[in-house]
Amino acid sequence: MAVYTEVDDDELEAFLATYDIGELRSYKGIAEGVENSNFLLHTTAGTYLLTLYEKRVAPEDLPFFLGLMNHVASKGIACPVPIRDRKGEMLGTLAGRPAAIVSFLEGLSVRKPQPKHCAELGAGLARFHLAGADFPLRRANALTVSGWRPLFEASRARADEVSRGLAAELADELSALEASWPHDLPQGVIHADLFPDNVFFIGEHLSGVIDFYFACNDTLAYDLAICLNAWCFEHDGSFNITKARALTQAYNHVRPLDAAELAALPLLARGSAMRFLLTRLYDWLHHPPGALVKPKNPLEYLKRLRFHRSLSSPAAYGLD
Ligand SMILES: Nc1ncnc2c1ncn2[C@@H]1O[C@H](COP(=O)(O)OP(=O)(O)OP(=O)(O)O)[C@@H](O)[C@H]1O
Ligand SMILES: N[C@@H](CCO)C(=O)O
Repeated sequence: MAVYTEVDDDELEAFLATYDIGELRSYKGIAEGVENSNFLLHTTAGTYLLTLYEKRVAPEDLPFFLGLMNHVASKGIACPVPIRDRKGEMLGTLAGRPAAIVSFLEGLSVRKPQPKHCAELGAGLARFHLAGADFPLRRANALTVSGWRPLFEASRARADEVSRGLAAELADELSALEASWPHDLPQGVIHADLFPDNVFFIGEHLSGVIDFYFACNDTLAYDLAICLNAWCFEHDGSFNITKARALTQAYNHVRPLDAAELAALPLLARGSAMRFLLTRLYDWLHHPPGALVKPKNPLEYLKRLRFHRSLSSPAAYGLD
């Protein structure tokens, strides 16, 4: 569940009085999500989403995240639009936390994405990349190749508790990735966490993208590699080339990948698998007993990593 900070009615009423979004009719905490406290607000003017940013979000990054949503929404990307208060500010304070209100998006995330969903995602991701091209703020990716070693070292001594031989395999893999990671591919603003729970559909059509709180400047094709990992593997760990083809071809149609991006895709996908394996491994080994949020299985990403390592060409993703 994700309501870490309780808000009392009076505080909320006073906070809402600084906005021009009508009178509060009702509100409730939202169970999904693990990072922040989210509330659904019904007012006389409509439905909104209130987020209180918790400890893992650095307050200094919030202007980047909120500014980015505002920027890409103004270019037609379906995403939450930050609501400004009467002073024109997108960010306020509630219950001692940084807080923002954004527009509510209709639609549902899909538990078992189909090729059609992957095609919608690919086109949507490419449009997001194009829309972010002239966003003026910058935020470095703390979870790119340079951030992986410290994360690994924080789990290394206990990694074999999760799977025998894991520490050694990750050490070798990390050295290989550090030695060959591409640094000169086209850059831009990436979402960096575009998993199925962060994409809404109405029927088969993409209706919105949420959760921009890992967005940063990085290699554009790395975002596509993240989606390959998050959308194109089955629950039994097998790779689904039909979904990958739908995703990569739809992306390529809107924003053609250059030859260097294409060639680097297996490496970027390995790196992306490493990133989620390491954050999951850390959370798996360090979550407090009885924590409300169940950590995700890191080993799902070990299988993916091994798959990408076995490839020599992007043709395996449906791109020739
Ligand atoms: N603008 C929105 N419109 C409709 N629903 C939203 C919106 N933003 C968030 N939600 C709902 O709230 C839930 C939690 O949001 P989100 O995923 O951003 O949580 P989080 O705790 O910040 O992040 P994480 O996914 O990393 O745990 C989502 O699963 C979705 O159901
Ligand atoms: N999407 C991530 C969690 C948030 O970064 C994962 O599945 O590991």
